[in-house]
Amino acid sequence: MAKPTYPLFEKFAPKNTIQRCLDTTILFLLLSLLVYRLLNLSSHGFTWLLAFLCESWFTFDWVLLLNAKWNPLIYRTYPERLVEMVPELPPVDLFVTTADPILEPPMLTINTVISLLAADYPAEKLACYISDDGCSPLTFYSLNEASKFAKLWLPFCKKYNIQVRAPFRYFSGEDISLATNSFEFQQESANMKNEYEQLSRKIEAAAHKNVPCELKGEFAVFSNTERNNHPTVLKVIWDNQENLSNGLPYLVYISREKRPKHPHHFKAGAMNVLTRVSGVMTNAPFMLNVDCDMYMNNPQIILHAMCLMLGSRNENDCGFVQCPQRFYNIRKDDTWGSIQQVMEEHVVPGVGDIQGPLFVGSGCFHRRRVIYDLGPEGERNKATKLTSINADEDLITKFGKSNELIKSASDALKGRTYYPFDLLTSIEAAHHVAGCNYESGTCWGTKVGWTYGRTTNEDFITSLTIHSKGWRSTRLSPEPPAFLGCAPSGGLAVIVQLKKWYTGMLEIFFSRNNPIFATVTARLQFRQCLIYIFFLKGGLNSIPLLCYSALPAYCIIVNSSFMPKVHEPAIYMLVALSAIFQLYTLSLYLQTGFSIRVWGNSQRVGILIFSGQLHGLLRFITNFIGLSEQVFEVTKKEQPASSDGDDVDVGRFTFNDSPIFVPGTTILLVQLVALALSFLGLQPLADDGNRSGLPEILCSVTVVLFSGPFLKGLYERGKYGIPMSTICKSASLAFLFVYLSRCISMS
Ligand SMILES: O=c1ccn([C@@H]2O[C@H](COP(=O)(O)OP(=O)(O)O[C@H]3O[C@H](CO)[C@@H](O)[C@H](O)[C@H]3O)[C@@H](O)[C@H]2O)c(=O)[nH]1
Ligand SMILES: [Mn+2]
Repeated sequence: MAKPTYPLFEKFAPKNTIQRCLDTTILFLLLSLLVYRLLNLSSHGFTWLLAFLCESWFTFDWVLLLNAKWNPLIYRTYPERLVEMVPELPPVDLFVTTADPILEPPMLTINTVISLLAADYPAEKLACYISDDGCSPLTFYSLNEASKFAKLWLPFCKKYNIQVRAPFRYFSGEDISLATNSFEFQQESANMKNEYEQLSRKIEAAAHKNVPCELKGEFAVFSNTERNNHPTVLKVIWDNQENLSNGLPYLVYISREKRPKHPHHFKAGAMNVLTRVSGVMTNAPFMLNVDCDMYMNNPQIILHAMCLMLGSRNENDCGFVQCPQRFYNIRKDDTWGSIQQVMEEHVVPGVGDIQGPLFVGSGCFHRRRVIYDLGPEGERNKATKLTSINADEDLITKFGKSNELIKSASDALKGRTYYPFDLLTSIEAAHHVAGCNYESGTCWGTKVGWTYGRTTNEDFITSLTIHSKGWRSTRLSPEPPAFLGCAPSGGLAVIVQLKKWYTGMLEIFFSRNNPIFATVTARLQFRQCLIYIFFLKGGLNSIPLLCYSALPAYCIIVNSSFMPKVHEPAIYMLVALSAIFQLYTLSLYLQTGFSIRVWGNSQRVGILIFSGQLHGLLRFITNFIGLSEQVFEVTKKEQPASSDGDDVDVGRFTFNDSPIFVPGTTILLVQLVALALSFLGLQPLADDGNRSGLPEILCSVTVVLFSGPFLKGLYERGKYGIPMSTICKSASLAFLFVYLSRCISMS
């Protein structure tokens, strides 16, 4: 490969003096508060001590956050130079995972697949593999139909340089390209729209039937499969045999073998099968993986990523390239998607100067060699050694007993980029490596491939495994955004997603994959370790949050205090702290391009995040003592609409009788009871120095405001209201709290 003479990318360290000043001011105020509490500990009761402990945790959290965002680093890539300087672009294998045709509508999956196929990259260098853990004939049928549509769509996109290549977004009027308004274009565009509508109708119709189509011919294999009990189904939908660079890339459907009682390791297992199957079929040195709802929004993104991969003077600096997860369904009221985006834009660039962003499961370019357990630099000779005498045995224990895979893996480790394959033998080999017994006795899931944890969050563990070997990673965030996904909307979906993340992260935190071990025994840098801890401990945040939100209510109920009095100067410290913090988050929202209203709404998510953390923690505990079954709860995705629908539901919080809503409702009821008691003057007598006052009431009101969605849920009816059964459970808990509080204060 020709060595570029001028850089394919450049790094910038944006100035962030103001941000640093604000960050340190907040830290200073937090520390002063702690000192103040310590000095006055003896003259106050246990509420003061509890407040001190909670605030210490929040301060610790703030320090971890500061560490993560202190030195932001931004990369600018130059794809035009790449095309000029690297005549022979490297092949890239594209992976899409889907698991459930109901929760993940096939229309969404095929839009993602079509957008990948239409990337601005030589088609003969791309191969797209779809893993279907649902083993659904509907998904296969949809992909087949989609490939027919793609044959019309790709030339159209390239001819008019269409920028938005996921058809559902293009036809909803999201395209901002400069396509001419010529008659010819108008006509072709209308034609395309017609074709796309036919495609949607076909798939809709198929989805409404019990079986989408007659299970004959290509579909015969599906005739006696069950979701969790079936042999491997592997279909080459399109094989680009003519090797046309403007044709349709290679397209493969794969549903790996599944047997009951045979652990399949959820998404991580699917990714490993994709890695092996692509290994014996195309063996590209780079792999891109996206979730089925993350369509490619920037058609040049592969070129951008290759700028970083090929342009780094030292390969170690770029083990993988992670693009931020952005969402297309952030509407003006969206809260969860916007929070994620603000966090991403203001925290993640800061890790660039340490070991780089974490792998977050989707929108990530990996080097195959890294996934195949290669350590950076010095260890490269290990790869050359692998070809010597004992190598074969080494490789068999590592990669399993497939000659084809071993050959392709040793090629990949040596950095050979071209892998001539013969379709028939490779299909046979692919079946072999997709079998559910293939991995036993190998290093898949431990040293090689996506790392297996207890349940989910394969992304975090894999990320940790790679950083622990000493690799660095790079964040790639060009305009327009690289990939756009579907943020769960409505309260339930958000809590369920967060619960899944926090459970998984705690499982990593309390396992041998812990980042602290990796810092001591491997090559994870100390500051990078702190970044992992910041995320992994998330579920534990729920304990201080729970205590801190119970404190004002408790104090009002028993007429005691946990805040300084209104006339004490210390109160200014608290006022300043909350004011600066709120203004600061507001400024972050405005900088990210959101309105004040979105910021205001984002406050409502606090209670959801808290619920997610708490349930994550509970789930972790029940998993740990073996009370609950390990599952991967697939996030429900919205059916893509080709026009921005008039769906009034979106973004509104809906409730059901799931126990998931009990903690939030209880916290709210406890505050309401406390406020009512104080309003009615029903507090017990207390000595003057320590009775509750305005600060406690304000804190309690704040908790009520942060629980906005639940407060609304108390009044609303139907699916927007909290069901009676949940209210009853929460009310019982709330009264228990009041009763116990009084008992404690009496004794
Ligand atoms: O058994 C399974 C379960 C899930 N998936 C796929 O995994 C992806 C992610 O699932 P989703 O429910 O959308 O998870 P999210 O919470 O939205 O995703 C984030 O968080 C997960 C970890 O909890 C990571 O696995 C994901 O990559 C990351 O995007 C989807 O494409 C699924 O089809 C499978 O292939 N097999
Ligand atoms: Mn997802």
